[in-house]
Order: sequence, then structure tokens, then C-alpha cells
Amino acid sequence: MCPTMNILATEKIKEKIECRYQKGVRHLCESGITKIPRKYILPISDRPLIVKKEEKIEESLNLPIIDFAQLQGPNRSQVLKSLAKACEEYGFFQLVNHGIHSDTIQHIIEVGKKFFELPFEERAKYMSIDMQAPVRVGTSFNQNKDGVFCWRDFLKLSCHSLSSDLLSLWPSSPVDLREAASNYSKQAKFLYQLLVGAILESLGLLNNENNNDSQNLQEFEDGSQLLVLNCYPSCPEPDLTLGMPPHSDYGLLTLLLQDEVKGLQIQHQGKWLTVEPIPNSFVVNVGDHLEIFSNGRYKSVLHRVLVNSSKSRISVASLHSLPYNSKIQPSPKLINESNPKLYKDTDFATFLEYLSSCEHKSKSFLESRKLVN
Ligand SMILES: O=C(O)CCC(=O)C(=O)O
Ligand SMILES: [Fe+2]
Repeated sequence: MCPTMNILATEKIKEKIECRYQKGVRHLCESGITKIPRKYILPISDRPLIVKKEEKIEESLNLPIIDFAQLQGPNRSQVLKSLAKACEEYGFFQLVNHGIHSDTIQHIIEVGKKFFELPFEERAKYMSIDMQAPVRVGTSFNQNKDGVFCWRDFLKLSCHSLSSDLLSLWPSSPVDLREAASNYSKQAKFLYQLLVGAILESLGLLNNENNNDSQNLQEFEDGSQLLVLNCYPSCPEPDLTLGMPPHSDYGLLTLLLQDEVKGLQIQHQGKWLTVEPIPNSFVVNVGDHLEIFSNGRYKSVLHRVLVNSSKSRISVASLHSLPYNSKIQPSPKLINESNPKLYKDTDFATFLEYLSSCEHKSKSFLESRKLVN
């Protein structure tokens, strides 16, 4: 074979292999692999250190617990203090007694499981490389850019305005997906709105006498919402890869549901610690936009997902951000001589451009917004 034909043949084989990975990890697992392909193997320095059960020294983390019912009652000011402390020290907390019925939670998790069990051809109808498509099935973190793929498939549903036009774009199978996801997203949005009010209050930006910030609250409440169903199939070599690489979330707040299988780790005091699932609770975390708005007081913390060799895992993230065209900037009320402005003004569109233009690097977006004082 002449050298040019040789190169062409090699390119064709490469394309074929790439195409195989673009179909996602569930599809890959269905072929019965016992070793993970090279495309998923992280360099040694980025691999997770998985501790064997019998060694029992895996470090887990009991995140601060915020009781939502207490927050709405006479102990509000005390709970607001705990909320502020959790956002400053961990960037994460677990929310209990939040009022969303366990049936609603179980329904969205079940529907997620059923969706990822559908034949590949059915799920593939919703594949798109357009980052702004209202419905998008995909794999890895950013499959157009990732050098090493991660062990995750996802379904992203934009919930911006839940009109019947939007719902008709969502997957029609499983039959109850649209109902479960729209019901769940409405309830998650309502909870987010109450929570973000509490967050503004905990920053000293809202109180009954001074309602100057109602404009801020309105913008925070009206923002965009994206529902992400994550599926992490069991993996034959979990210590060589990750379900999600270290990243921070871009928005204001993320409300995350995880099933009973653990996997989420957060970086705390330089260590990766596993978040113990609490049934029917939410893991809530501060996103980049809130770190910027709070001028660095509340932290958008790196987190990642481990996979395991025996169980698949499902999680559902509801990501809440400011409206698409809003400016994101440190609140002028949180800036003074002793607290100078730490971040450049930015907007959501700039962030999305940044995300689609570069391979994912942990925290790089937030780093790029920092002012050097
Ligand atoms: O699956 C998880 O536990 C975390 C998911 C996550 O970090 C995300 O969707 O941004
Ligand atoms: Fe995340």
C-alpha cells in the first residue's frame, strides 16, 4: 500500500474508534468489555485512589445539614448562619426536610434509569453537539473536546419555560419521562427560589426593612434551569477512570439528587472526600456565578465522581443560573475598602463560549475571571 493510502486507512480506523466512543459508555458496556478502552484511561496523576472496602480507611464527609423546614420557621436567623458557614467553608451542604415528596424523587430517578436502559438507537435520536440544544443526549464531560473520556452518559433537558412546545421536544420514551421531569423540575425550581432568597439574606442583602435588592432577587428567581440526568454504568476498571472529572458548576446553585450508590467526592482542605448519600435529601452546591456575586465569600468547590465495578449509579442535577443575558458581577454591596472587588464582570453567554472553546480544565473559568489585586 502506498504511504498516502496507509495514512488514509489509519485515519479511517481512528474515526471509526472515535465514533464508537461518541456513542457513550452504556453502549460500550453492552458489548461486554472486561477492560476499559485506552480512551478512558487517565494519566496516573489524575486517577482516583480507590480504597478497598476491607481497608476501611476511605475518608467520607458528613456535609453540613440544613433543615429546610427550620429555615422557614422561627429559627430562621440561626439556620441562616449555618447556611452561610456551609457556603463559606464547604461550598456544599445537604438539604433535608425540603418538602418535595419522596415519590416525586423516586419517580425522576426511576425514569432516568429506564431512559438509559433504552436501546442505543432510541437514545441516539436526541444526540446533539449543539451545547444550547433544548434536549441533548451525550457522553463524557465535553465529548467534542475531551482528550480522555469519562465514564458518564447524560440527558440534558432545558427547563427554561416549560411550554408544551418545549415538552414536545423532550424524549417520548419512557412514556412517563415528560411528566416526571416537568413535575420534578417545577418543584426543584420552587425550592431553589426559596433557597436563593435565603442565600441573599445570609449575605446580608435582603431584609424586610430594606427591599432595595428585590430586583436582584427577581433576577435570581427568574433565571435559567437545566436538568441533567447522569448515568454512570458499572465499570470494569474503576481505578483508571472517573465518572466526572474535577469541575465546579457554573451557575448560582445546583440541587443534586443521588441514588443510594455513592460516588460524589468534593475537595475539602486539599483532600478528596466522599459525600455519604442521605436518602431523599439534596446535595446543594455553590456555583461559579454565586462565588463571583458574593465576591469570593461563598465558594464554588471542585467535585468529581468515582465509578465502581459492581453498581450503576444515577444522579439528577438541577442547575440554576441567572438569565442568559444578565451580567454576573460581585454585588456592589459586598465591596468596600477592606473587601476589594475580586472578579471581572462576566455573563452566561461568555461562559458558554469559554466552555465550548476549550478542553475542560478544573476551575479555569473562575480563574480567568479573577482580578489581580
Ligand atoms: O453525579 C454526581 O454526583 C455529580 C454530578 C455533577 O457534579 C454535575 O452534574 O455537575
Ligand atoms: Fe457538578
